[in-house]
Amino acid sequence: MSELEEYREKINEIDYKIVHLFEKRMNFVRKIGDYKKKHNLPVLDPEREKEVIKKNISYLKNEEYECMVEEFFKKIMELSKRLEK
Ligand SMILES: C=C(O[C@@H]1C=C(C(=O)O)C=C[C@H]1O)C(=O)O
Repeated sequence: MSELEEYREKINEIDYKIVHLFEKRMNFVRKIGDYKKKHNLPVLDPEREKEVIKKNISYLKNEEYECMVEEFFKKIMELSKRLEK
């Protein structure tokens, strides 16, 4: 296996985990959406979104990725809100 193939194999393994975790997250988002509908709560919770971004940035070892993690979670939360509607 070439070096390139080896790295891509690693990425494939990581992507597999990401998709599994993404699916798990979305299943809980769906439950939150149902709860909010039942209790007449708005889909958007800006304070919670700030907390999600802050918390996840704090898990980083390399601060170079801060902006990317912020963008990544903003996109995930955008998809979550679409699912909740
Ligand atoms: C899932 C929720 O709904 C929305 C989506 C969020 C998310 O994907 O983490 C966070 C806040 C809300 O704007 C929630 O309120 O927890």
